[in-house]
This record gives sequence, structure tokens and C-alpha cells, in this order.
Amino acid sequence: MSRTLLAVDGLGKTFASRDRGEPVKAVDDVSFTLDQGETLGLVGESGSGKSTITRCLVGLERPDTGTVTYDGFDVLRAGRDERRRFRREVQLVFQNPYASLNPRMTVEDLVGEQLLVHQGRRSREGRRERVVEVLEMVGLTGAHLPRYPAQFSGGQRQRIAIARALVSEPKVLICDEPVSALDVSVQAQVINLLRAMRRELGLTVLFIAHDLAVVRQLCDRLLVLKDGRVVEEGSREQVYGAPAHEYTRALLAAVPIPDPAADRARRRHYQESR
Ligand SMILES: Nc1ncnc2c1ncn2[C@@H]1O[C@H](COP(=O)(O)OP(=O)(O)OP(=O)(O)O)[C@@H](O)[C@H]1O
Repeated sequence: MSRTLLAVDGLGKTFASRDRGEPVKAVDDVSFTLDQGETLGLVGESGSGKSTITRCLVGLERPDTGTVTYDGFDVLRAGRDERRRFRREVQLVFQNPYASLNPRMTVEDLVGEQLLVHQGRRSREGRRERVVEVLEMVGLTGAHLPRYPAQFSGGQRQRIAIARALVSEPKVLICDEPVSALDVSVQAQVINLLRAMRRELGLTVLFIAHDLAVVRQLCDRLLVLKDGRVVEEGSREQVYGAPAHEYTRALLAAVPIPDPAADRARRRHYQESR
């Protein structure tokens, strides 16, 4: 039986309105679990509450209600040691690699900093060795160590951000729209990298996105959010094959989703008709 690594129960967050109108219920009684080894997609349009959930999960926002449990302990009320463990084992990859990487730091320092924070015992040489190892895992090399973020393309910067997240050997990766700031041609490369990392490192992934075509390529299970509430939850096959909620059907209708089975059937039909 699979083991639950992260559990969110009854999460709620209301903000005072930015324009002095009605308060905004950004997250409304959201519950879900993330099992070890699985990739769960959190999807919904802009404003559906995805970022607020992520921010509550990693402690950047304090929820009004609910609990977040990681590997058996209550994250929001954890002691120092448990909080440190959570910060090491649960890593984030953000949407925008242009904003998330400090432009004044070299690749060696950007990635190595995470080792200092989480595993301070290593020597400078030991850190460099591990940084090179993880750069090679994401398709970069030791030659990139002295370079600055501005010397890289968007896709390469996201590889650096992924290396930074992976260097402390996390168990869970939370990816908040990790490819939506990238060109479509580069998106596929980064998705393939994430897929390979997940397989090779046995990672558990929470993948947040508004693009259902991207989510389909990666996720085993999906949670569809609307106005801060979960309106649909199911396996990839269920949600894409037979969406139960009107809102999910509308989301699916709005994006061209590649469907290999339908493409094969169309090709067969074409060949047979010739
Ligand atoms: N600090 C804040 N103050 C007031 N309202 C906020 C705040 N943060 C978020 N909201 C509101 O909460 C709702 C959910 O926002 P959130 O950013 O979580 O959605 P999202 O699905 O991540 O959208 P996006 O994809 O655009 O980031 C929105 O209506 C947003 O305007």
C-alpha cells in the first residue's frame, strides 16, 4: 500500500479585498493527500487559489483553517528540527527562473548555497563536487560553475533552479507553474527532465499548473480547483477521459490536448481509406 507523505486537510484562507470590497475566499476547505512516489497535478484558472495553497504549504502564508501534515508531523506547529527537515525534504521550483535566481550569484554559489543551508558540514571542494554532480543530472556541466544566470537561456535557467532544488536530495518537489514562463519548444525539454528526475530519484511531485496539456504529460492524479474549492479529483484517465464536472469539461475544451490514441486511430483510418 502506498504511504501518504503530505496531507492537507480543510485548508482555508480568506484575504481582505485589495479594493475594499468583499473579502476573498482564496482557499475554501481544500483537502488532499500526496502519496510517496506519485505526481499530483493541481489545476485551475488564474485566481483559483493554486498559489495560495502552495504558499500555505511551505509556510509563506498562514492558513486560517486546516492542517498540513508531512510524514506524520503537523508542519504548521512543528518544532525546529522538524521544520528544518521539512525545508530540506520539500523543495520548490518556481514559475519564473528569471526572478527566482539571484542575478549576482554564480551557478556554483546558487546551487551550493542550498548545501550550506541544509548540509553545512561539507568542505568547499565537497560542495563543488556535489554541485557538479547535480548540474550533470540536469544536463549542464562543471564548466557552467562560474557563470551568472544572465548568461543562460530561460530553459537553462530553469535547469539551474531544478538543480538548486535537487541538490539537498529532497523527497518532495513542489513545482509551481515551472514551464509557463518558457517558450513552448523549451517546455517539452524541461518536462522531460522533470519526468526523468522523478523516475531516477523516486521523487514525489506536486505539480501546479493552469495548462492541462502540460499536466497530462506528467501527473498520475489531478485535483481541479475553482474559486478556491476542489471541484474534481481523480486519476489522469478519469479526469481527461470522463470529466465529471462542467468546469473541468470547459477547461479541457479550451486547450488542444494531444491524444496519441486518437491520433493513431486517425492515421489508421487514413491509411485504410487510401
Ligand atoms: N495577498 C492577497 N491579498 C488579497 N487577495 C489575494 C492575495 N493573494 C491572493 N489573493 C486573491 O486570492 C485569489 C486566489 O489567488 P491565487 O494567486 O492563489 O490564485 P492562482 O490560481 O494561483 O492564480 P495565478 O495562476 O494567477 O497565480 C485571487 O482572487 C487573488 O486575487
